[in-house]
Order: sequence, then C-alpha cells, then structure tokens
Amino acid sequence: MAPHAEEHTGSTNGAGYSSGHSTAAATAAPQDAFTVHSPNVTYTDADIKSKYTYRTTKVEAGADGKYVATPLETAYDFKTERKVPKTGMMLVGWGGNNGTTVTAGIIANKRGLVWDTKEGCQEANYYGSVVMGSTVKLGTDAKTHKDVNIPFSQVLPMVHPNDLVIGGWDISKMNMADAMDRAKVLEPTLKAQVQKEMSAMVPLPSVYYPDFIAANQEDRADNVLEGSKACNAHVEKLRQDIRDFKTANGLDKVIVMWTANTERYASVIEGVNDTADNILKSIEQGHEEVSPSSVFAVACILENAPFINGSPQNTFVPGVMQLAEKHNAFIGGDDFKSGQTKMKSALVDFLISAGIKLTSIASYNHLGNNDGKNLSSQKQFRSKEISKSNVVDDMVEANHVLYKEGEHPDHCVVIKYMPAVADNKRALDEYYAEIFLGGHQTISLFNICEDSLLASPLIIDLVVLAEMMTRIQWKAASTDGAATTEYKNFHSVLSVLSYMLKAPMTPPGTPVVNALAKQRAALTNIFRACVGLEPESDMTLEHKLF
Ligand SMILES: NC(=O)c1ccc[n+]([C@@H]2O[C@H](COP(=O)([O-])OP(=O)(O)OC[C@H]3O[C@@H](n4cnc5c(N)ncnc54)[C@H](O)[C@@H]3O)[C@@H](O)[C@H]2O)c1
Ligand SMILES: O=P([O-])([O-])O[C@@H]1[C@@H](O)[C@H](O)[C@@H](O)[C@H](O)[C@@H]1O
Repeated sequence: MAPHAEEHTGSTNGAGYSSGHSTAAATAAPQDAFTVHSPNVTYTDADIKSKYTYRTTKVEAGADGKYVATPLETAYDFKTERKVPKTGMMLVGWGGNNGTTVTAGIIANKRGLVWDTKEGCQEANYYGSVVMGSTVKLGTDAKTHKDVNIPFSQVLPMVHPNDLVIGGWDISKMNMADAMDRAKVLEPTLKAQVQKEMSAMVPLPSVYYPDFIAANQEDRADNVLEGSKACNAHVEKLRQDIRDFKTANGLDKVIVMWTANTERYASVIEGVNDTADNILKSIEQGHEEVSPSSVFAVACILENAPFINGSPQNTFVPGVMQLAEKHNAFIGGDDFKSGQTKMKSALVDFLISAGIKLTSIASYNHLGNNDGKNLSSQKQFRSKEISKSNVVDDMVEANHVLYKEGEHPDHCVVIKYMPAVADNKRALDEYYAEIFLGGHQTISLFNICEDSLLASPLIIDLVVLAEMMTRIQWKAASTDGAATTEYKNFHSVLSVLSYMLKAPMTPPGTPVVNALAKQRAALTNIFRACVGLEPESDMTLEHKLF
C-alpha cells in the first residue's frame, strides 16, 4: 500500500468533502510489501513494468469430430504507474442509503472511530471490501512451504479509501447528516460522531427526468436542474461540476459512481441512441428516451472521468458504449452484487460444477428502504428482475452434460416493499436440484442482508479498482526486437469489475462470466500479471510431487 496522507486539509464545500486526519499509519508501499525478483519485472520510480506470457488453449473441431486442443502463448508487456493519485469519488445519489453509508464508513475508518453498540464497542473496518478485507496468495514460503498470503490492497499501488475525497449529486437537497438519519442504516452512536462533518456535505443539484424512476420518488425531488429532458446544458453542467470538484479539492482524478435510483430501461432506438453521434444528437435535441444515467455517463466520458453504474438499468445503450470507446474512456456496470445474487452466483457455481442438476431457483426478497420503494414500481422492478435473473446463464451454458442446448433451470425473482424492515432486506431462496438416480436436493436459504452495509464496500472496491485500471497499460511484446507498438489502455468497458456486479458489462462481442470464483480469479491474476507473477493455479504440485 502506498503511503497515504497522514492528514490532508480539504474543503467542505457543496461539491465535496475532504478533511479529518487519517489515523491509519502510513503503510509500506507495495514495492516494500514485496518485490518480484525476476528478469521479467523492472521497477522504476514511475512504473512497474512486467513481461508476461499469457497461456491459453485454442480448440478446433477435428475432421474425426473430435476437438483438437493447441496450447497458445501470447507475450505482453504491462506497465503500471506507481504514483497513487489524489482521487475523488463523486456519487450520483449521494443522499441515498448507500451514499450516506459509504461516506460515514470512510470517515469512521479515516478517523479510527469506535462506537458503542448493544454488543459492546465497535471499531471501524472495511469488511465486505475485496480490496481492503481479502488476501491473495503471493506464493509458498521457501522454508516452511506454507502459503504466503498478502492483503489484496498490497498487490498493486492502489488508492486507500481513507484518502478518497467524497462529493456528488442528489435530487434531494438534504445534507448528508440528515440523509444518513433518513436512511436508518447506522447506529446512533456512530452517527453522532460523524454528524458534524456530514452536515457540511450538501449534494449538488442533479438532472431529474420523472419518467425514468418511480413516481413515488417525486416528493424527494427538491434539488433538480431546470429541464425535465436530456439537453446539452445538463451535460455541460455535470462536466463543470466534475471540473469544479477536481479543482476545489486539488484532485488528480475523479471517479463517478451511479448509486442513484434504479431507472426503467431506455428503449434502444436506431437513429436515437444506437451510435455515439446519435446519442449526442439526441441529447442536443432533448430526446425523451435519453435517461439521467446516460446523461451522466456521457458527461463523464467527455470529461474523462471513469463512470460506474451500480444500478441495473441499461445506462450503457449502444451509443454510450460507442462514445466511451471513441474517447478511450472507462465505463463499468451494472448493478452492485451485494447479497442475494452474490450468494446465488456462488451456490449455482458450486452445484453445477459438482454435477448436480439445478432445476429451479425461487428468489424472493422484501425490504423497506427507499430502493425497495422505487422498485415497487413495475418498470423499475423489471430492470432489477433482469439483472437478478441472468446471473446463472454462463454456468448453465457451460455444462452441456446436465443441460441440453437452450435448457435452463426455472428461475423466478420476486421483490416486495415492506417498510417495517427498512434496509435489512430479507432474502428467501429455494434451490431445487436433481441428484443421483432420480433423487432431489432442496436447499432453502434465509438470508438477512443489511443492504447498504453490504453494498457500500462494493462502492469502495469499484472506485479503487476502476482508478487502478486507469494506471495499467499493455502492449504486445516484440518478439524480434523490432520497434514495439505503443502502450494502450485496457478496453473502455471494465469487465474486470464483474465480481462486484450482478450484470457485468463486457466489451461488445465478448462473453459474460458470472461464476463468482472465476470473476475473482480474473481480477487477482490480471493484477499478478502486472507484477510478472503467474496465475494462481492451486495445483500445488510442490505438495504432490516429492
Ligand atoms: N445492496 C444495495 O443496497 C444495492 C444492491 C444492488 C444495487 N443497488 C442499487 O443502488 C442504488 C442505490 O441504492 P440505495 O439503497 O442507496 O437507494 P436510495 O433510494 O436510498 O438512494 C438513491 C438516491 O438517488 C437519488 N436520486 C434518484 N435519482 C437521481 C438522479 N437523477 N440524480 C441524482 N440523485 C438521484 C435519490 O434521491 C436517493 O437519494 C439503487 O439503484 C439500487 O437498486 C443497491
Ligand atoms: O444484490 P442482491 O442482494 O442480489 O439484490 C438486491 C435486491 O435483493 C434488493 O431487492 C434490491 O433492492 C437491491 O438493490 C439489490 O439489488
């Protein structure tokens, strides 16, 4: 972990907040956490450069109908910038349950807060964050031959969440302290310690096109920009907001995260939002099918601020995707994978890869927060139903022993709004499967997900990892010493973020992977490649061949 600021002053203006003392001691930079001793890795003050051989297997149908598998090797050069930039996190929907919770959580960690609860004293932590709460196997101890595991956050020089400068927009003008109370997520003893700082945090006014979210949200909309349809003025205002936030807080970089309400799907219409030029033209013409989230995405792309969609709507219509590619800008999404779906993607992966034929999944949940209120409207629920349903597709399609072409488990998703349970969603799932010789296995789960406390660490992971990806470049390694090509960014669509998302966006024409273990392996092994380390194969031959 790069040393992070012991203390940085900052403004508590309407557009942003950064102050307080980071109590966590500055920790060793990643290059101090470990050094890779290899002719394929070089460290300079500016970069880590690695030469990496990517090994895959090409499969072709042979003449005899059998597959022919041919091992392939592709040599890459990776370059990772080591300087950790001063980074801002701008939340769309800042005043919501997730926005206020993640803000309070970062302040609590930054200040090392401890608060009373009925179970005793609670210390701030980042549990539920892959970056801050999980480890990666570095290798095997030379003497003891035991695994050596290091914090995920130390694999590459990542931003420390304590150092994130936070700001954002909301259609509700409530300051973050009052909005935190409205959210009913955090203990009063914690809220009391962050109340003063959060009361100085006021969201910027936002774009509000009523038709895209539930009508029951209208009473919240007292902090909106003029105009109820997309327009160039909205795009330019949001771009200016990002620039002002960056300047006011002395930032090197800003990442924008949509954690606002779930919108209805936008219709994809030829000539309206099917190409980059058409989406820009439609915004200029005020086309009613351009959503607020797409307007934010366009503004971020034009401002070169990575934009991540934490909700399930189709923000990235083809025109927005094409615009991102055209501008070499980063986008990612969709829909935080926080509780019921995360469990589903792990359980389905286990069942199907164990050769157990899952035949039906009944997924029900009820919750009482404002998200649930918005989702009580059918069009907004439909967006969520899609993202919660598609998560099993890749695992089913990968097993044609159990499932014939086009065959898949029955799958239903039900969400009900029950105000009494507030943010503490109750998820009830039944998994029904065929087992050996006509037997059946029925798995029934009751899973209380404190939704915002599960989603907030994912917001941190998505922001920290998206920022990290802006500092990693690659090129095809030269094999004959000829002049090599220039370093390039990863593709605009950050599919590497899929572990945190229900409906992972991938570059056009590439497959979607939902299996949770594969998603995590892709993320950790790409980061290992950046420091010249082989993927973790778990073969542990050193423990088998002796
Ligand atoms: N576990 C989770 O909490 C979880 C998991 C997956 C996805 N999500 C998604 O994350 C989003 C936020 O969840 P939440 O519980 O914080 O919801 P919330 O309703 O508490 O917060 C949403 C906020 O967005 C604001 N808003 C709505 N439209 C806006 C706009 N155009 N511009 C700016 N602000 C706007 C609202 O005023 C509200 O403050 C929802 O779309 C939800 O579906 C949440
Ligand atoms: O991530 P997950 O727990 O599967 O899904 C959740 C749903 O169960 C919940 O109903 C919804 O309000 C949240 O936004 C989130 O999408």
